[in-house]
Amino acid sequence: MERPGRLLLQSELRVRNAAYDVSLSRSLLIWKRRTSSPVYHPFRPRFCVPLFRRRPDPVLHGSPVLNCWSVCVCHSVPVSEIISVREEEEENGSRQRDDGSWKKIREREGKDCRQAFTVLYVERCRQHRWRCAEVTFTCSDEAVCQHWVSSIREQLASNTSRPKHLLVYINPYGGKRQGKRIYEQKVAPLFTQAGISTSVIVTEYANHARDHLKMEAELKKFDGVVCVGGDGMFSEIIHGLIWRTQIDCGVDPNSPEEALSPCSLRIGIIPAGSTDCICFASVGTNDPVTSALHIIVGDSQPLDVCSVHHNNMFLRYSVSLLGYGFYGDVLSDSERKRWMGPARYDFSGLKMFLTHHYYEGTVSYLPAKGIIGTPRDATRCRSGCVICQHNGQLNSERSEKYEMDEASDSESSGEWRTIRGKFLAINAASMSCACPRSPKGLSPAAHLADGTTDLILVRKCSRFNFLRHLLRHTSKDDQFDLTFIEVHRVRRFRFMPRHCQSDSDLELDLHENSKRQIFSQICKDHPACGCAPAYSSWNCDGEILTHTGIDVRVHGQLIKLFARGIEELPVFEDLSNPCAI
Ligand SMILES: CCCCCCCCCCCCC/C=C/[C@@H](O)[C@H](COP(=O)(O)O)NC(C)=O
Ligand SMILES: Nc1ncnc2c1ncn2[C@@H]1O[C@H](COP(=O)(O)OP(=O)(O)O)[C@@H](O)[C@H]1O
Ligand SMILES: [Ca+2]
Repeated sequence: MERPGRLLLQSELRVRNAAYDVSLSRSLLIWKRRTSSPVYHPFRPRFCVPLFRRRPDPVLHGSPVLNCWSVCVCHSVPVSEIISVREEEEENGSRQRDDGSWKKIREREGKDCRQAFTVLYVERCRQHRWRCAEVTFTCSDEAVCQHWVSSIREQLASNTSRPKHLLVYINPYGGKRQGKRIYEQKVAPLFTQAGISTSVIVTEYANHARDHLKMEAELKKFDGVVCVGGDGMFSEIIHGLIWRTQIDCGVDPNSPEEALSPCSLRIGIIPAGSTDCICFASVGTNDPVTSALHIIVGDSQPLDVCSVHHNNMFLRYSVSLLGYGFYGDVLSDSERKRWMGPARYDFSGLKMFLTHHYYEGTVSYLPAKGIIGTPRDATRCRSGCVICQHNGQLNSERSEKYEMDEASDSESSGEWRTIRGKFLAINAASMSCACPRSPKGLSPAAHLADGTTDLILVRKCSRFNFLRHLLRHTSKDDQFDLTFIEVHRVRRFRFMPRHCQSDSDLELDLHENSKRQIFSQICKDHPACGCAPAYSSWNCDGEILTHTGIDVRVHGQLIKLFARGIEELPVFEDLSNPCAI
């Protein structure tokens, strides 16, 4: 919790006819009620929070500080969480919004001038949701009031991390096809309030946003890019942005060995897709207003990105899940059922669980050495994560070294490990992949920005055992604590399906390959034929990869989101206190 620091302003102002001591410092806006005697107020539970908190905060973020036996005595809002300040006019007792101009309000019965201004700020609600709350201050002195408004505006303007111009891409067809409505009704009004200007593009076809970013967008004009859509839409945005950044920096984006240049523009995600796992895992909720507020306050959360190559040919980037076997099959099957909306994943999930296909192949991986943390940790990646900071620093030192000594990561150094077998699923989770379907995610202890991915191998097992594993994604039990599961935190990995393993197989001509895929497809669609398919496909952040043999490398902190990671829950939520707002 920030301390108030040197005061910039201090006045007595009124809030709903009660007198408050109001103060502004560079870090905090505080309003403290002038009455001191505590009053028991049992009928206002929304103003009640427990007295004892984990952190000894004298004032709570945007919330009244009080205990269950008193009315509110003190509110505070970090200046960094003020959205905007608005001047008000008051006529005949009712307050009206002023469209920017300042007007005097004469109270009918007195000669006093009554001036008012409203501060809009972030308020935390249940389950990591943020809302825009407001408080209106009135005072009798016009000059004092104007001084307050201009001082708060000055503080906001001096915050250089806030975006002023944003490039917004809306996928009107993602999820329940509500992207445009969500943006127009819930997000655009907040951006206007915060004085953010936008350039909005509603996409007309798949890869419209990617290609616009790659070739056309005048990125210099913007402080960030906003993606309104699901994980697939986000994937388009990062492909455009990463590609463009490499070209601008003279880096070959196709090379699997090159260290990629980090993107300077941050990306905001307004969730409007089916799974929205990248938003959920980096903010803690899939809520458009919460995401918009994280963008407005200028949050920044670095994110690891995996590059995926096949025979030195670039295929795609991934930030959440790379899944072969179960998740690949679920995705391929569900694409044909897009008309079902997000429910297609449940339908295809059940179908693929019953189908119970396994796939043979070889996985090789380079364990992440020298880092803090393992995939079986009880600690979670949270806002300001020290593990991400430590490992991120380690990565940047390593990548400098790597530039000089390319052999350090090579197979010749003997660090690579190889596992051959039959797998129901091979998953690489670069972040937890938490989403409403699985609130703790595919790898609950994975980190957003530690430069590693968690490689989860689910070996062939009975349907019953696989169900145990799947169900543990939704319970407190450890989904890795099963004999047929192994999990490794890695920097790099490769996969080769069995049928591709000999050199001659690697050279399979396209005709042969497509014939195999057709047969695989027939077998998948008619499991009664008894012939298990040789290949699955890779689910790469919700897109199907065209190749099965892949080489994956993690690029630590390659991009940045307008997010801050999932915030620790305050004690009152941990205890499920009914008094919580
Ligand atoms: C029987 C109980 C089964 C519970 C299993 C729960 C596991 C759910 C884990 C979901 C993993 C999400 C990883 C994110 C993937 C998205 O990129 C992708 C695409 O999302 P989009 O449609 O673009 O929003 N969605 C899926 C389901 O593959
Ligand atoms: N205008 C459009 N028409 C059709 N498809 C689009 C359009 N814009 C984007 N897409 C594609 O739609 C796919 C799904 O988008 P996404 O927003 O991730 O929704 P969902 O979560 O439902 O899959 C993405 O692969 C994206 O490339
Ligand atoms: Ca990671």
